[in-house]
Amino acid sequence: MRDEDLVRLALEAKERAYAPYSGIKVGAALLTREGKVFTGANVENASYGLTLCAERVAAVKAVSEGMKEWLVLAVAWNREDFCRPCGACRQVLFEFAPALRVLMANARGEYEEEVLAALLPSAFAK
Ligand SMILES: O=c1ccn([C@H]2C[C@H](O)[C@@H](CO)O2)c(=O)[nH]1
Ligand SMILES: [Zn+2]
Repeated sequence: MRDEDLVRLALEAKERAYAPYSGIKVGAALLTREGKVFTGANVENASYGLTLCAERVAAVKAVSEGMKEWLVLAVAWNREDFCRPCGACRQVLFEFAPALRVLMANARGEYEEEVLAALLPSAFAK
């Protein structure tokens, strides 16, 4: 799958966000070594702290389907600047894929790329 296609899937996934509180719709698309893509969207809650990030939704979908080797993650949102995973998502992603390529996109599908290990320097790791 081309990087641009993965970004497109993240942009589509953000439309399935449940974000009535912040209005920030985030989508993620995670490409596994098997060539399968798991998407995710943020799911908010009236108890704000229970909100689930799009990236972690995609990550736990993949793990729970038995796919823990990941190549590329695209993350996108409904804003003009590039969407960058929060610290909690970086840590959860790092558990399985420190070398993950992360494509961080804006609402227009433009993106910048960084390797996860560079986004989480000196990570806590087992
Ligand atoms: O890495 C992140 C950070 C935030 N959000 C979502 C959660 C919340 O619904 C909204 C505002 O924080 O953005 C994500 O989906 N991923
Ligand atoms: Zn997050």
